[in-house]
Amino acid sequence: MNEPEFLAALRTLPLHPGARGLRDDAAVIGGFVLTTDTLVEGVHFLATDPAADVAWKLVAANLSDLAAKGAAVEGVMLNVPLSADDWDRGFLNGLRGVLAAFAVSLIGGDTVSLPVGAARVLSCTAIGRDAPAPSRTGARAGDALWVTGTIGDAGAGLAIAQGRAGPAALLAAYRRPQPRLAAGRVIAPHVRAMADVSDGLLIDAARIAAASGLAVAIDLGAVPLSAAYVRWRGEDRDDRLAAATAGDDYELLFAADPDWTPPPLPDALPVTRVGTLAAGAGLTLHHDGEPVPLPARIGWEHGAAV
Ligand SMILES: Nc1ncnc2c1ncn2[C@@H]1O[C@H](COP(=O)(O)OP(=O)(O)O)[C@@H](O)[C@H]1O
Ligand SMILES: Cc1ncc(C[n+]2csc(CCOP(=O)(O)OP(=O)(O)O)c2C)c(N)n1
Ligand SMILES: [Mg+2]
Ligand SMILES: [Mg+2]
Ligand SMILES: [Mg+2]
Repeated sequence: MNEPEFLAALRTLPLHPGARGLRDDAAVIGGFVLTTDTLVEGVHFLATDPAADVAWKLVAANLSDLAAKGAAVEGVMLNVPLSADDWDRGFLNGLRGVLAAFAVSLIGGDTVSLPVGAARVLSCTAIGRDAPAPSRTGARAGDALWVTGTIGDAGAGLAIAQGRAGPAALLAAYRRPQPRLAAGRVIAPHVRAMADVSDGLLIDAARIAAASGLAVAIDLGAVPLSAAYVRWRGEDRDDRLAAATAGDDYELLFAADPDWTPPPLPDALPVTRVGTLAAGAGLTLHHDGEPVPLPARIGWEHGAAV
């Protein structure tokens, strides 16, 4: 079974009114914003990634969904297996770092053991509050689609973590993503729809469009690439498609009125217009004024192991 099939089946179960139809980054219940994400060794991180970086990524990936709703962070809950003393200690160090970096406190969690040789699976539940909580459903035809930061760095970082040569900055984008909490607080009150980019710019844009009952057109030439990415890989069409489908970016993707221009963001975070929403359905791509066929894979979707 693949992830969309499973989610479609889940939607036939009794859903809480705050669950937003299981079509959003988070649920909103009683003024709280609730989200959970899991990291699986071999799927979301490498066995060779430092334990401290896994802790960072676990919390950061969850904070990113709160950022996408413009939430202030109330705290996090963690579900963690103990495996080896060194790893557990490294994990604790990384946890201390990420909690300090984003001024987050721990609410609780659970600790279990891991069978010898089993892959690690770690979960986090992040709780936010005081959120405008734009959903993925609110975009209107004619809205502009914007994205923060740069896209594709983490995908490059994964290749570097797997053994390719490349700069530390790209590796850090993969291992230590920066959830856009401060930018999310600034942007959320002004937008009609917002999500974070975890599975890839193209697939996450297609999801905002589908949730809003619209089509989306993306200009590959506008996809913001970092100087490090361009030096490492290039900025041709293939390089842009790779960046826009890699995922793990943890940037904010949002639809806003075409007449709106973004305010300056905290830390001078760049924000770039990458596309337009329109009546209809589906994703289309263009580059240098030409239509570009959709690649076979537009982003990450989980499925049963083969
Ligand atoms: N196993 C599950 N049980 C219940 N809800 C789920 C499950 N998996 C995903 N969801 C829900 O589906 C929606 C989309 O999830 P997901 O694509 O993982 O969001 P995100 O990419 O923002 O983390 C969310 O509302 C999430 O809570
Ligand atoms: C070892 C490894 N291989 C591949 C990837 C790429 N990858 C795995 S899952 C994923 C998407 C994000 O994970 P998901 O569980 O879908 O998070 P969510 O969208 O629910 O926040 C990506 C880009 C990775 N991070 N690590
Ligand atoms: Mg999300
Ligand atoms: Mg998720
Ligand atoms: Mg997520």
